Amino acid sequence: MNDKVHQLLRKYFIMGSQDCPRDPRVILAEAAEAGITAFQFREKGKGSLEGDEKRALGKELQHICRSHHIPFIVNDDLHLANELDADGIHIGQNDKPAEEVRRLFPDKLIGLSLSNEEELSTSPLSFVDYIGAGPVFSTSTKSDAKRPVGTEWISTLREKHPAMPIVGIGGISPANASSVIKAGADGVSVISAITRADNIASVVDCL
Ligand SMILES: Cc1ncc(COP(=O)(O)OP(=O)(O)O)c(N)n1
Ligand SMILES: Cc1ncsc1CCOP(=O)(O)O
Ligand SMILES: [Mg+2]
Repeated sequence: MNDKVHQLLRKYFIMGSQDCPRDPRVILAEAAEAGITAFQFREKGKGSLEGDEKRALGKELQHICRSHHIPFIVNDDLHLANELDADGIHIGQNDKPAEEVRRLFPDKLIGLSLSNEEELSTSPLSFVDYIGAGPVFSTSTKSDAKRPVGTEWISTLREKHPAMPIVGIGGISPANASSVIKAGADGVSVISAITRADNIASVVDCL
């Protein structure tokens, strides 16, 4: 399981309709064709869909993931993850506690965000499958993002948890992805680098 998780974090695309200047289904299909290794449905923030519309889009995006054999992970929304039978769930420090999420979903992939030492010291890592570490660089995609922590945070986590699957997040693009990997991450997660790309295939290729 662990080996597989390390690999699927390599090019982890995150997106909701609010991030997309074009049809989100077309953007995901292009990214999937180009070689992303995992997808997170993060329908959240200004302009995002809710209720039936959110569920319907999630279902369509899950279908695209399935046809490309890419894991479909839901951000925050445990109810939707259950309803769609998603492959995984990503939670942060202000979401349901990891222990409870693991009890509810013993077999799903669970990711947890970690931004600093304090969060690391209070988080029960034995209940999660991977860490989302960041924001590594500054980002304007998440309005309540914490301060950028740099690639040093990735190195610190890797040193303290040599076997843990870790993915960097926040302000990552083809220009800086290799520094995140070099610091010890198994992969990079990106939103705007892909949703705003003129050429998605070349961006995914260079991550
Ligand atoms: C892979 C990954 N890492 C971190 C996050 C951020 O999660 P969170 O801190 O809960 O913030 P929101 O995304 O819910 O706004 C993530 N989504 N994915
Ligand atoms: C969801 C999230 N969590 C920390 S930063 C971030 C946003 C990342 O978006 P981008 O890749 O556009 O900087
Ligand atoms: Mg969250």
